[in-house]
Amino acid sequence: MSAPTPPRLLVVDDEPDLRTLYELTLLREGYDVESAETVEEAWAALQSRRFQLLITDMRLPDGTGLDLLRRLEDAGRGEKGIVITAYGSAENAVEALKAGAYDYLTKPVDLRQFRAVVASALGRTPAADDARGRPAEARHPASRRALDRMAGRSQALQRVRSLVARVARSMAPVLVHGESGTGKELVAHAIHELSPRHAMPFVAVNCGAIPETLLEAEFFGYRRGAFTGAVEDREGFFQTAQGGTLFLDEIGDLPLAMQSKLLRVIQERAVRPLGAAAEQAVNVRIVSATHKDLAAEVHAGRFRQDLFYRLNVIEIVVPPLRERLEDLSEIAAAVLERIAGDAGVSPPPTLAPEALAHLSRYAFPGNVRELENLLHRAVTLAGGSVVECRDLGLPEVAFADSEYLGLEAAAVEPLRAGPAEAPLPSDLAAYLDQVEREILERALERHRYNRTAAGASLGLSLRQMRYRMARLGVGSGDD
Ligand SMILES: Nc1ncnc2c1ncn2[C@@H]1O[C@H](COP(=O)(O)OP(=O)(O)OP(=O)(O)O)[C@@H](O)[C@H]1O
Repeated sequence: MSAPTPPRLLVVDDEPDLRTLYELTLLREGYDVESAETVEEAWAALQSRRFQLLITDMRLPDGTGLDLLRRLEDAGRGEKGIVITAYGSAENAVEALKAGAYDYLTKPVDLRQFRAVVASALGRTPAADDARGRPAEARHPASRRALDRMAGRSQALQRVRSLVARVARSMAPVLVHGESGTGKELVAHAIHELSPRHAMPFVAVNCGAIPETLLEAEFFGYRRGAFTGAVEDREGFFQTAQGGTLFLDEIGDLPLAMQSKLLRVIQERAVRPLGAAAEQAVNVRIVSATHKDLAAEVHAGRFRQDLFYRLNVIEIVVPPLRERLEDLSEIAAAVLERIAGDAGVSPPPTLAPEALAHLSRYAFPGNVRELENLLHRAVTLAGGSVVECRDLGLPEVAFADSEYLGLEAAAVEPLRAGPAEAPLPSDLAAYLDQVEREILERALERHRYNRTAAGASLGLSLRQMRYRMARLGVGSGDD
């Protein structure tokens, strides 16, 4: 059997010493390497041959590394790009990612990191690993479960889908913005599944659900004896997500002190577990999400501007369900199919036309998650193959009386109106907190104050439930 052809790489740098260093490092990894000194020389090489990867310095005598990336993009070429930027130039790094670079490296280039980033771009694990040289794709066929799960054909959702596909292949950090329950985690998962990292772990973390004192240990891990109770070494989220994607949900809830530490890890690409003497290199793509207006949080001094800048290289906005009601029937059908599938029932129940019409008049403060819970309950109540209006259990008050959301009529009314004429709440955070408080209270009541069951009905773990109850001052029923 003949040996597989090694990946062909093009290195572009006008400094001979650096070029040689990169070339030697890559040759030792078993790659086929060519080099060029200028944009034009590199372009001539790219026109005569295909490469798997372009590694280019940002500043070149006749242009920039970004010029090369743009030319590749315009020509519809598949080569990935890694850009090497000057130390401390965060703008350049962000520019490179926006221009479609897979990743960037900062000078002076750390060769271990260099090898890891190149390996990751080529879908390989770094050379020290057992699985040397095996492309990730060969180990796990590409899976698109999250993308397939994303039902709906509204323009807004089409835009989300196409952005997901576009950003998936790079390392660029993505910030997903949207109200609670709109599908932010689904978007993050879809990015991971379509990325070259799909065979590696996807680790989702709810930043708001972790007590402040445990954040560092949870994120970076610890060594045995680092603190009382640390009886053995433990990996943090970063180590668990090694090679894959770390999804930081509710990033806006991270305290300022932790924001600084996170920023450092992103810049250095290394973490130091509590009690450890040395740092460990990490290769993790970060996708974060928030329902808050992070720019306003920055303005108010609650979120670090530099971290915001680093996380928000690409923003994906997932609109609330009430602003894309044309998705309602498709999402409801997909959810009903899922419920039936889980229960082993076939064919799946359908929604009576009046029930759908009824639902489309509802504001869905809890978005798709609320729709899911509502349908779960409705299917149980319906007992048959068609879900009728009465099974939905939406009290009339949900449409007629602001009491339902526990808000002033003026604040709720806009949500029932069409999106075009809807005035916006004057304090979004307070508004959402109030909605969440109401939902938690109703769920707790329904489940006789059993927090585990109430949490599960809302898709929350007990820990998340406890945290949210404490944050919003929701009683546990004893008081
Ligand atoms: N377009 C969609 N089609 C089908 N199901 C969806 C869609 N969008 C979201 N869902 C489902 O709705 C539920 C909530 O989605 P998800 O957890 O991704 O929301 P979220 O915005 O991350 O919520 P939170 O802010 O509360 O963490 C999930 O079960 C998800 O699968």
